[in-house]
Amino acid sequence: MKINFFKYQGAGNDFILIDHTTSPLKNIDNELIEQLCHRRFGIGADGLMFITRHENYDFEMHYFNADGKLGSMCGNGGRCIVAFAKHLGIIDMEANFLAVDGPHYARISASGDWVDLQMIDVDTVTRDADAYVLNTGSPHYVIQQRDLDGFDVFTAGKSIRYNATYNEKGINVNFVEDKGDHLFVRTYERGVEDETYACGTGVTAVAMAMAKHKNQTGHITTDIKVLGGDIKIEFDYDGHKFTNVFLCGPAKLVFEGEVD
Ligand SMILES: N[C@H](CCC[C@H](N)C(=O)O)C(=O)O
Repeated sequence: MKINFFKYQGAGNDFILIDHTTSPLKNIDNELIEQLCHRRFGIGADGLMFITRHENYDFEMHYFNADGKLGSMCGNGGRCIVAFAKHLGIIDMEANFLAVDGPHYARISASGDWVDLQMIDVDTVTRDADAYVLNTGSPHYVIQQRDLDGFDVFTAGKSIRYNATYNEKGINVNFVEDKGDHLFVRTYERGVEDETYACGTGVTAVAMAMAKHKNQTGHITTDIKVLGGDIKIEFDYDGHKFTNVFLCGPAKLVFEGEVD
């Protein structure tokens, strides 16, 4: 069985994309997805997505984590699938698509490799000691960390993700260092069970948590640096609810291929 795939990356968060209407992969095989995402035995990726057609939207996004299991919302994946939909000719410069957390609007830059993706509104942010916990389509834990460059994100992130509070459902763990004109963020991702180069729902959660932490309100733009590049987050915050949330960043086709 030959599977035609496209490899995309958004700030180093990398994905295998498959057009499910033309793919022979009709029944979802979670073990096969895990194998395709494996960096030594497969193509290698943080996740895999299927694009399918939808009656009421431009398309539907189906996201699986590298462990082969269905994931919650993936922000960088969402930006990459918009670029993929344009590549397939399904959309032009804008998209309205359906994902696991509901409908999303997105727009593509004139250059074609920068996507602004609207994310869900958020009105619930809780505390876990010094950390902020919120759901931006996926569940996130946000904690400030000094000297983040040399910090052991894998060990610290993993111990939080598997502690008594989060063990069962899992959580994505984001460490943030305020650098003044930008935030530096590193993330341990559930479902990948490793640090990734970027996490879109994660940096969205970080920007919100930091706005709340600093008591900022109004229209807020946050520049964020992650291991794989630069991302910008925009939203309105009235002190209770985050609305008009946009995750803006690169989404690039790396290569196209076929696997047996
Ligand atoms: N990398 C993704 C997050 C994937 C979510 C996944 N790790 C889960 O919690 O199911 C992003 O850019 O938002």
